[in-house]
Order: sequence, then C-alpha cells, then structure tokens
Amino acid sequence: MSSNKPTIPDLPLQFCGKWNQKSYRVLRELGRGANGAVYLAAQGGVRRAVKVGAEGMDLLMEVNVLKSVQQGRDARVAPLVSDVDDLVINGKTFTFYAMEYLEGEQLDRYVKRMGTDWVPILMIQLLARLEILHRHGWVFGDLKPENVMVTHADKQVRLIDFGGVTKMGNAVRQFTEEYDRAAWQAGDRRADIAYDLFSLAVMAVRLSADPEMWKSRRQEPRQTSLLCDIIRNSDSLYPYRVSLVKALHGKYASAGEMRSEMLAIVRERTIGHRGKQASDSAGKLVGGLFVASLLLLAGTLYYAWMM
Ligand SMILES: Nc1ncnc2c1ncn2[C@@H]1O[C@H](COP(=O)(O)OP(=O)(O)OP(=O)(O)O)[C@@H](O)[C@H]1O
Repeated sequence: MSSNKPTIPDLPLQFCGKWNQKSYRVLRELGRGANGAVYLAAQGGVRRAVKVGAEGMDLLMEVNVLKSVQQGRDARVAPLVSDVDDLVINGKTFTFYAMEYLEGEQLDRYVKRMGTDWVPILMIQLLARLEILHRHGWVFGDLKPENVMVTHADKQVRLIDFGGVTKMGNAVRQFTEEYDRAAWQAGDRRADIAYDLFSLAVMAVRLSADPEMWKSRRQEPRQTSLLCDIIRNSDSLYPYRVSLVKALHGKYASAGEMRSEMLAIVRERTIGHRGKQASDSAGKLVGGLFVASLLLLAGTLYYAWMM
C-alpha cells in the first residue's frame, strides 16, 4: 500500500556515506517501492544491495529487524546488513543501508521455471524463516512472492523487503490485498502469527494455480472457500490440503507446527515414492525432480534439524 512519502531521487553514480565514509559505485537500480529504492552497488570490490529510504525512521526500523535476525543460525532469514549511513543528494539528507546482494530469483519466477511441485518444499523453508522472525516478536506482514528470493547458490529461500515487518499485536504496517487476511474476510489486520501463515497459504495457492484461472477467479468475491476449492483441485497442493486449510482458518499456533506437519507429508511421500521405485524393475521413474527434490529437502531438513 503506498502513501504520500517524499520521493527518492536517483542515486549518483558514486557516493560516500556521511559518517562511515564507505564509498559506493552504483551499478543499477534493482527496484523501487513504498519505502525506498534499492540499488546494486559495489563497495570495496564486493557487490551490495543498497536501500535508500524516503523516511529515515522507517528504514532504521527495517535495519533493526534485519539485525535482530542475523545472528548465528538465524542468519539465513534475511540479507546481512553491512552498513547504515546517510548520504546527501542535492543538499538533502537520505538514510540508506547496504546489505548482502542475494544472487537469485524471485519466488514466482523460480516456480514458473522449475514447476509447481516445488511449492510445498519452498513453503516449508519459508516457514522456518517465519518461525525465527516470530520468535523475535515480529510479523513479516507483506508476505508475497515478490518479497521472497530463492538464491542460486544454495537454493534457499530468503525474505527481502522488511518494510512491512510489524511488532506482534500492532496493526500490520504494509500489506498487499491479494495476500491480506482482512481482504479475504478471514480476520483482521492485527499482526499475529496466523496473519503470516494465512498469507503463506494464499501464496502457495497463487503459485500453484494456473495463472489464467487465478486471474479469472479474481473477479469473484474474496472468500476462503475459493482458495479451498483451488487447493482441492491442485495436484501439487492436494496432499497438503489439511495444513493449508488450517492456515487459512488460523488454526496454527506457530509456523513451526505447520512446518512439522508439512514436512511429515513430504517424508511420507518421499518414502512412498522410493518404495514404488524399488518395485519398478525398469527403474524408469527415477526423474530429475525426485533426485533434485531430495537434495533440496536435505537442505531443508538440515536447516530444520539444526535449529
Ligand atoms: N538483498 C538483495 N539482494 C538482491 N536483490 C534485492 C535485495 N534487496 C532487494 N532486492 C531487489 O530489489 C527490489 C526492491 O526491493 P524492496 O522490495 O526491498 O524495496 P522496495 O520495493 O523499495 O521496498 P518497499 O516495497 O518496502 O518500499 C526487489 O524486488 C529485489 O528484486
């Protein structure tokens, strides 16, 4: 949701932070939104994503959240912050922060390329990230595919754009109607764990549904029965229907609980699939997806067990 915040001018090709004196060479703009503009820049030979904010306080709140979840095992939740400073453009001071540049793909593009069978696995990874954020007392708020990246190197999901992160119990600061519990008439906009899990379930549906069908059904009133209908008719979501419907109805007390239930289904299906393959003498069913999903699952399980 946009508001009347001051616009951010383009960054100069080269700039230096006012207080920390780190100098940046701007390579290109990555994106622009309600809270600021994000640029790809080089600093000391390392590529960084630099976010410049229209409102210094909003940006500092984002930094605060990012820093609180970047210690030890929690480091994979979000990009690591490397600098927080001010810069002057045309005599006006703007706050910025530099963070790790994540080489990867937006979640929806990744699913489009790899196929919808990956959606449940990616949701399980995302639940691990949300669980950490929730443990720190924050709700992500504006959960949508555009705010999730899948990194090329380790195929792990990471949250980006912490502009909507809200302290538990407050009104959600930023949301997108398509994933918003209140817009679906399924609850209010108070930041609680169930708010994020609701958005995650809508996201799973949105990513798995045929884009044309999703577009056409968007004209219908937003009711969870529509989402349940799509889940029942989706091959990739059907096995996870109980978890997804529970999330849509706010039945989970934690992201960890939902993740455990979904993981149990993946495990069951993986073992079932292996059994089927063993009995298949030609072994022709050994597909790239199965092998690759095991590798990805291994990463997920490793992360799940390490926490
Ligand atoms: N750490 C990062 N690494 C790589 N790309 C990033 C990173 N952070 C942001 N981006 C890219 O920049 C785009 C814009 O980022 P982001 O959504 O955080 O900013 P914004 O749109 O200005 O935020 P907001 O919607 O809160 O105003 C993202 O869609 C993503 O493609």
